[in-house]
Amino acid sequence: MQKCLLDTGSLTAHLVRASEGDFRVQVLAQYWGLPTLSERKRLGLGDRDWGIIREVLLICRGQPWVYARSILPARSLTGHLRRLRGLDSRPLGHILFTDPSLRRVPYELCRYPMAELPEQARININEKETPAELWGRRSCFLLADKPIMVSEIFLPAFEPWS
Ligand SMILES: C=C(O[C@@H]1C=C(C(=O)O)C=C[C@H]1O)C(=O)O
Repeated sequence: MQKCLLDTGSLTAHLVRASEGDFRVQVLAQYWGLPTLSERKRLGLGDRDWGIIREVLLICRGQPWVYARSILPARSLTGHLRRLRGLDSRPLGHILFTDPSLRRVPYELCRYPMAELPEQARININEKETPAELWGRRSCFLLADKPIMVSEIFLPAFEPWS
């Protein structure tokens, strides 16, 4: 699991391979909002800096493997990053990892309480057979020095790759 958690490549690319192409992004919510204080501090945003908040499930072979919450600050959505505004069920990773200016800030890891996942991320999970906490990670991407943040929680169905 550590290898997967600390991998700096595209998680989408790994999941497409692991699921032999049976992969899709289910958008749970995507809206303009105020990131949490913790997110704003990490992104260097002020108390009134809104952005697009994107919450998705990454579905492999019909099972949710990852719940992801991404913060796309308004001030980062300029220039060619404007296309992030219209992102639907295309994976964010496809856009991020084709940008030559991409840099990634080191991860923060956490143990994330299952009970705090959105309801839609807990469907089909038998809470009696799964750990009370899951591995989570978040990092900031810098694209032309403009920050966005991606947080990912690895759900019980996730199969670590070797
Ligand atoms: C950053 C990536 O994009 C993935 C795709 C996401 C999306 O479409 O919202 C969110 C989290 C990521 O796991 C990646 O592929 O590594």
